[in-house]
Amino acid sequence: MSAVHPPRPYHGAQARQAANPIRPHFRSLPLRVGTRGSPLALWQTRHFLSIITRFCPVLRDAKAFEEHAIATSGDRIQDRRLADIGGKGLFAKEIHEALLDGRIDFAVHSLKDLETELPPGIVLACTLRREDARDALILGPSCGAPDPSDPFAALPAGAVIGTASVRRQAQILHARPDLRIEMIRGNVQTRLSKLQAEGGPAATLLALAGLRRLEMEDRASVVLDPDAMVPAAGQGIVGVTVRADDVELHELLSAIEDREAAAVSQAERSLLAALDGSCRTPIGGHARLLSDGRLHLTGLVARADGSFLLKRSALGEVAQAAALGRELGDSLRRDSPADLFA
Ligand SMILES: NCc1[nH]cc(CCC(=O)O)c1CC(=O)O
Repeated sequence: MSAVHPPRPYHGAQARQAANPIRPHFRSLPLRVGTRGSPLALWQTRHFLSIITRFCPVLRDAKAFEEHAIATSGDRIQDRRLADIGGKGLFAKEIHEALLDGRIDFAVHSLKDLETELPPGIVLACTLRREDARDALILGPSCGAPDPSDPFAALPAGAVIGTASVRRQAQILHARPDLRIEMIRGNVQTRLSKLQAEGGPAATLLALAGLRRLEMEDRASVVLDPDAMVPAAGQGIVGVTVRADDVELHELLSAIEDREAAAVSQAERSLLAALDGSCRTPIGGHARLLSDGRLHLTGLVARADGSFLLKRSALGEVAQAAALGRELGDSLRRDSPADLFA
C-alpha cells in the first residue's frame, strides 16, 4: 500500500494568520465550491477544504461548504485527444462559466489542466503545496521487471504505450523510437484497467501525484526522473480560482497560498505561456526551489513523434519567477522548428 502522508503545515498561512485575521462574520454560508466529478478532483477538493478549515475556524461547520461537481467537455469527450478538441481549457470551461454566473463561489482545479490565460473576470487565487511532480511508468503483464536505472528497458521491442499526452508520447518515443503509441483517455482508474485488458496497451504513464492521492502509488512500476521525463507545467499542484471582483474570498484564499508552489508554478506557467499555451505541441516545464533559495527551471519542446527534442535549464531568483519562465520559453521557441508553434 502507498504510504500515508501526514499533513504538513502551510507556512504561508501560519505566517499571515496573525497579520490578517479572517472576520468572524464571513459572508453568507455555505460557500459553493466547484470541481470536476472525477475521484481525483473530488479528493483534491476535500483536501483543499480540510486546509481552509484548519486555517479559518469559522468555516469548520459541516455546512460551511457545498460541493458542486460539474461535468466538463473534457470529461464528456473521451475518444479524442485534448489537442484535437480545443485543448486543456476544456477541463475548466464549464467550471469557469459556473463561477462567472455566480452558481459557485470558487473552484478547485489540477493546475496542470488550467489554461495559462484565464477568462476575463477569473483569477487564480492560490496554489497548494505541490505533491510529487514526476510521472510514473506503469508496466502491464507483458513487460519485463522494472529497472529504476533504465526505466524503459522493461518495455518489449515495438510495445504499445497507452497515453493521450503528446508530452509523454514525444519523450518516450525520443528515447525508444521502436515503441508505438495508442491513445487512451478516461480517469486514472479507467486507464489502469486498460493495461490488464486483452489487447490493451503494454504500459502507460501517469502522474505520480494522482496515483498517490488515490492511494494507488503501488501501481507505479518506476518513477521517472524529471530529466528523463520532464513533467507538465503545474503537475502535482492544486489551484483555486475565484471571481476577480470577489475581493473578500480572494483575500481568504490567498492567505493559504503555499509560497513555494506559487513560485514554481509561476515559472512553469510563464514558460508554457511563452511557448504556446495549447496542448498540441509537446511541452514540459518543471521548476524546483534550490537550497540556496534560487529557482531551477527545466523546459522542453519536442515533436510528437519524438524526432525533435530540445531541453534547457535556467536558474533565477524567486522574485523573478515569471521572467525566468518567459526567457527560457522564448529561448526554446527561438531554437525549435517554427511549425511546432503554427
Ligand atoms: N490530465 C489529467 C490529470 N490532471 C491532473 C492529473 C494528476 C494530478 C496532478 O498532476 O496534479 C491528471 C492525471 C495524469 O496526468 O496522470
